[in-house]
Amino acid sequence: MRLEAKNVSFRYNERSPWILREVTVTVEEGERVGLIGPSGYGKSTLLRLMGGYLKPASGEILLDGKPLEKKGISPVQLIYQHPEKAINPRWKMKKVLEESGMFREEVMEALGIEKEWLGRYPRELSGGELQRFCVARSLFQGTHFLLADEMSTMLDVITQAQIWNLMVKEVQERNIGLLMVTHNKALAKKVCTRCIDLREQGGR
Ligand SMILES: Nc1ncnc2c1ncn2[C@@H]1O[C@H](COP(=O)(O)OP(=O)(O)OP(=O)(O)O)[C@@H](O)[C@H]1O
Repeated sequence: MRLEAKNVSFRYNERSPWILREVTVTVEEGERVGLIGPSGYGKSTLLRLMGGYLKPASGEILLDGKPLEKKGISPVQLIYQHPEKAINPRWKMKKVLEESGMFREEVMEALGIEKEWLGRYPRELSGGELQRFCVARSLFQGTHFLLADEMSTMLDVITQAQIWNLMVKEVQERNIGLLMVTHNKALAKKVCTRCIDLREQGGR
C-alpha cells in the first residue's frame, strides 16, 4: 500500500497566503518517515490533508492510487499534538476505545493505560494519559497508515520512550506506514527510516 500527497497546494482561505505549493510526498507501507521543517511551514497542515481532514485547493491525496473513502473508520489515522481535541468529551474512555474496536490488553499494558482510567471522562485525565488513549485508538486493526503530529511533545521522557517503543514495534509487525512530524532530531533518528524536509518540497 502507498499513501501519497500528489502536487498538493493549499491555503486556509482565499485571502490567506499559500501554505503548500505543489507538494508531493509519498509513504509506502512499512516505512517510517520523519517530516521536518521550520515552524509554520505547513507540516501539521500537510498531515491534516493526508488524513482527509482538509481538502487541497489542487492536487490529490491518494491511498493506493484512489481518493480516501469518507465512510467508516479510516485506514489512515491521525494522532494530534492536542489529544483533548480528538476525543469526544461526553464519552467515558472505555466507550472511546470500544468505538474503534481497539481493546488489546498488551497494547494497554505497553502504553501504561490503567484499568481504572477506562471509567473516567477525558477531562478527568492528564494530557499525557489522554494521549495514550489516542495512540491506542489509532492502532485499531484496520490501520494502514499513521500520521503522528508531534504527538509526544507534551510527555515526559520516560512516557515518550514507552509510547515510541510500542509504536515502532506495532508498525514493524503490521507493516504500517508512519509519517511523523517532530522537532526532535534524536527522536527522528531513532524512529525513522528516512526524513523529508518540507523546505525542499514546496512548503512556504
Ligand atoms: N486553521 C487555520 N486557519 C488559518 N491559518 C492557519 C490555520 N492553521 C494553521 N494556519 C497557518 O498555516 C501555517 C502553517 O501552519 P502549520 O501548523 O501547518 O505549520 P507547522 O509547520 O506544523 O508549524 P509548527 O512546527 O509550529 O507546528 C501557519 O502560518 C499557520 O499560522
